[in-house]
Formats: sequence, C-alpha cells, structure tokens
Amino acid sequence: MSLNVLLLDNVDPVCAEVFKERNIHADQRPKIELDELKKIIGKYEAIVLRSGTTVDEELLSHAENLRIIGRAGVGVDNIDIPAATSKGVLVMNTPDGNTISTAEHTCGMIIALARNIPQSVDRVKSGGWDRKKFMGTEVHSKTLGIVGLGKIGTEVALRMKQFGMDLLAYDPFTTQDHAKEIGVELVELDDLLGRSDFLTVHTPLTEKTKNMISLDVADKLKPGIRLVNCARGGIYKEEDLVPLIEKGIVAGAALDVYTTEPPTKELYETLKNPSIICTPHLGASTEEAQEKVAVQIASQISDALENKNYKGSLNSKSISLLTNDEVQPYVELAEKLGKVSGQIMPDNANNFSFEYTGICTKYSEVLTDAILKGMLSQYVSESVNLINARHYALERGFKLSETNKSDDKNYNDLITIKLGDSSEYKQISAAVFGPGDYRIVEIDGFGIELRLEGDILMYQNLDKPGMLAAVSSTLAKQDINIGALSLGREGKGSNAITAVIVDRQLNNEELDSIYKLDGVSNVKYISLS
Ligand SMILES: NC(=O)c1ccc[n+]([C@@H]2O[C@H](COP(=O)([O-])OP(=O)(O)OC[C@H]3O[C@@H](n4cnc5c(N)ncnc54)[C@H](O)[C@@H]3O)[C@@H](O)[C@H]2O)c1
Ligand SMILES: O=C(O)CC[C@@H](O)C(=O)O
Repeated sequence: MSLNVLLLDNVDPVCAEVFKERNIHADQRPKIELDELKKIIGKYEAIVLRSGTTVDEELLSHAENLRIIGRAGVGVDNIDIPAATSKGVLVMNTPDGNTISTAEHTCGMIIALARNIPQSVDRVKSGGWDRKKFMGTEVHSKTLGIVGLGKIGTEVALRMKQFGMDLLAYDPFTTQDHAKEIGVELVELDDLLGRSDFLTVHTPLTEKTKNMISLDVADKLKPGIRLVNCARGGIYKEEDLVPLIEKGIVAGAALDVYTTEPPTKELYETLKNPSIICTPHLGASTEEAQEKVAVQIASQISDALENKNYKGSLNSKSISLLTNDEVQPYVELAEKLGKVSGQIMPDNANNFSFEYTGICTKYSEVLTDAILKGMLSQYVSESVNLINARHYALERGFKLSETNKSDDKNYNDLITIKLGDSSEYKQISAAVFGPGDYRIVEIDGFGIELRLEGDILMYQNLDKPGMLAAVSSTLAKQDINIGALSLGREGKGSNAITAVIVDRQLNNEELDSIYKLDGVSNVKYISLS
C-alpha cells in the first residue's frame, strides 16, 4: 500500500527527498487555504508542519487516514495533542535541531543591542552618519543573566563566555553540577535581576515565566539593563517595555518573538521605539537548522509509518495506555504527584527516588515516567510526555532510583517520592481512593489525607491552640474560602503540618500574609488547577 505525506508551511524541500528515498510519496503545499486543507487532508497518513498551520479537533475530524503529525521544530503549541491522542494520531517533534541556530541568533542580538547595529545601519542607509548618537557598550566584563539553562541557554552561556562576560543563571530545574561544568553561577531570580547588565531568557512561556519582566519588577532590575528574548513572546510584558526604557531602567531590548505573530498594530507602535531592536521570529531560520529539522522529522515519520520506532513521539505511550483501565488511575495519580513534587522540591535538587507498593510495582517504569512528566511539564519547553520525560530528566543530570516494596502497613497500592539534594529532602506519598479520587497520605513523615486537586496551601506550625484560627481568619479577611483541610502532627504539642484546599489561586501578597503569622513556617503553595 502506498503511503502519502503532506508537507505544509515552507518545510525545507530536503524533507520530500528523504521521504522519496523511503518510498513514501510527499506532496509539498507551502501555502494552502484551510478549506482546501480540510478537503484534501483525508488522503494523507502523515502531515509535516512548522508554526503556520493550526491542527485542532475540527481539522482532525477531516483526517480519517491520519496516523502522524510531525512538527519540524520544537514548539507544538499549534497542535491539539489531547485531540490527536484520542484519535490515535501520533504527534512528533524535533526538539534539538534548531538549538545552535537559536543560540547563535541570541548572541547576535546581544551584540547588536550593545552596539546599536540595526539602528546605525538604518541611519547610514538613509544617508546619515551620527557616530556620537550610536555610542555603544562593551560586553566584556559585563554580567549576562540567563533565565533557563536548558539546551539553548547552555549554548548561549558557552558562547558569551568567550566574549568575556560573567555569567549568572536562574533555573530551579537544573543542577549545580551542570552550571559548574559550563562556568555559570546559579543564583535566585531577584539576585540575577539586580546584578545583570544583560538579561536573556530561554524558558518556555508558562504561568511562572509570563510577564517575568514588567513595571512590577522595575525596582529589582539593575539600572541600564538590556533585555533579550529569543524564547517565547510574553516573557517580557510588551506594553511595559517603552515605560521601562523611558524611566531609564532598561537601556534597550532585543526581541525575536512576540505574544502575537505577526505583531498587532499596538505592538508595532512599541517596536518603533529606537531602543528596541527586533527580528521576525528568526531564531531557527537558518539553512542548517531547517535542513536538520526537516531531515529529522522525515526520518522519524518514515520509521514510525514502517513501525520501526517512534523516536520523537510526544504521545505514543499515552495512546497505548488509553486502553489499559488497570494502570490509568495510577498514571493519573503519579502525574499529579509529580506536579506537586515539582512545586515543593528544594531548588536545584538532583536526587529522586520513587517507591512503589502493591499494584504500582507492576507498572513502576511507566509510573516513574508519569511522575517525571508531571514534574518537568512545568519547566521544560517541548511538550513533555511519557516517552521523553525520563530522557529529559537524565539529560538534566537527575539521579533516579526506583524501588518496589511488598506491602505498606496502611495502604495496598502506594507511591512515595523522595527528592532533594545532600542538604534538604522532601518526601511525599499518595494513593488512589476511588475513581478520580487521588490523595496525599503522608508528607515528610506527617500522616495527612488531602485530595490532589485545586489550589493547596501547605505549611508547618507549632501544635498549639489558635494556629488554625489565625490562618483561617487571615484567609477570610482576604475573601479566600477553605474547601477542605487536613492536619498531621508528630505528637501532642510538637510540630504539625496543615494542608488546606483553597477556593482560588493565591497571589504573592496573600501568601506573604501567611508567612508572617507567628508559629507558621515552611509555607508552600501548590497549584493543580
Ligand atoms: N526563537 C526561536 O525561533 C526559537 C527556536 C527554538 C526554541 N525556541 C524557544 O526557546 C526556549 C528554550 O528552548 P530550549 O530548547 O532551550 O528548551 P529546554 O527545555 O532545553 O530549556 C528550558 C529551560 O528553562 C527552564 N525553566 C523552565 N521554567 C523556568 C522558570 N520558571 N524559571 C527559570 N527556568 C525555567 C527549564 O528548567 C529548562 O532548563 C523555548 O521557549 C523554545 O520554544 C525559540
Ligand atoms: O521557525 C520555526 O519553525 C519555529 C522555531 C521555534 O520557535 C520552534 O518552536 O522550534
């Protein structure tokens, strides 16, 4: 039977050549209207795209023969993965094909910003000269702050070190060993903001990274800081850039990515500011990167169509697990527990041990993958899934260990995670109580019982009268309702742990009001919503 693949969005032509060598027919349609795409997609077993095509449930409903969606690149924000998974369609990407190109583009932006290259090129081309106006700054001996020390952040660090820059990084999910190896000092975010002459971000856009730089943090920034964003639009609050420049806090900004691409009319107005330089999402636009991702995705898809292997797949284990009713609840439990662990673990932890009891021992491998998926999905750019989570964890230098325990005195089927580094450890256990009912049953040796859902406030307190009243009245004053709560203690009058499910998300000020209460310590806020 002949196999047909549709290549969309200016995917490099080498993609078609690789398919041809594998006897797979490829049609190249760089520009196609959505209506026509809906009419023809039904005859293809696979499609390849970049960021120009959105694959949603509606488009998938026309794709009756589709087996694979391949992204020539990293970001899969334009693909509805849950919809593809429930239709049994594999989604694949090529997470590292454009790392070097994007790192090089970032370094180019840092130098262009320091030396006003784009602005001065414009001036000369329009018949001007103005040498005085374009006085620049050396990057040598200046401090570069890197937020996100993953694949691209690491390559940027290695290159800018050669320019003589001092390097700081903030990344709670990388290890001290990795930072040390590449000559970077790992610091807290506020410290980095206050010490950096240049700031470059290399994280995904998440709830935590969105608007990381805005007028709200103006007083934390080193005056005269220069900002670079070649990651995702929205990490710097776009509408605050001009005010930050006008106040003299930010000396300039270099942007490759935007919240809306192409930018809206208002955003184009912002980009006209002479201290802002910009490129149209060119990080990965080199012949080499496009060729690499095109060859990689064509080989991956060919292998998968021939059932040889599923490298680069983002959802293949999820597809096979969709039909296994026995393991499904434990996979959900493990993923939720991973999410919680990722939010309470000590910064830069690198030791993770997972202990399984009862039925969980039968599926320990996939449950570890699910825990890692839950943990990493909050920090890693490309969609983390059951297939690639372990790879990313090991790539980051995490040390993983798994043990199976024959029984537990209280629970038949239990998962326990211990995580930390040599100085600080956290331990947390959870179990399935019924359909969709997953509960934490122990934290750091304190027995509690709390459903894994919603927004959770957790803290330690002295076991004495009035502690709960103090917290609940502080919450009530801020109109925050408590939905459920659980208490655990070491013994009468000693240390206790309290976990409450609150009815809405808490902001930093609201959390501060709990930190400040006498006798309350170790406050953690966990969002599972
Ligand atoms: N401009 C372009 O054309 C282009 C090309 C490729 C990738 N990208 C983007 O670049 C970014 C980085 O890609 P990558 O391949 O290096 O990803 P990566 O997953 O290898 O690295 C991301 C890093 O960010 C860290 N991180 C996550 N949340 C954080 C937070 N709140 N604070 C600090 N650090 C945090 C992670 O721990 C990880 O180390 C992504 O947003 C990706 O989509 C852009
Ligand atoms: O140019 C592209 O295809 C997008 C590059 C990049 O943002 C990615 O997600 O891989």
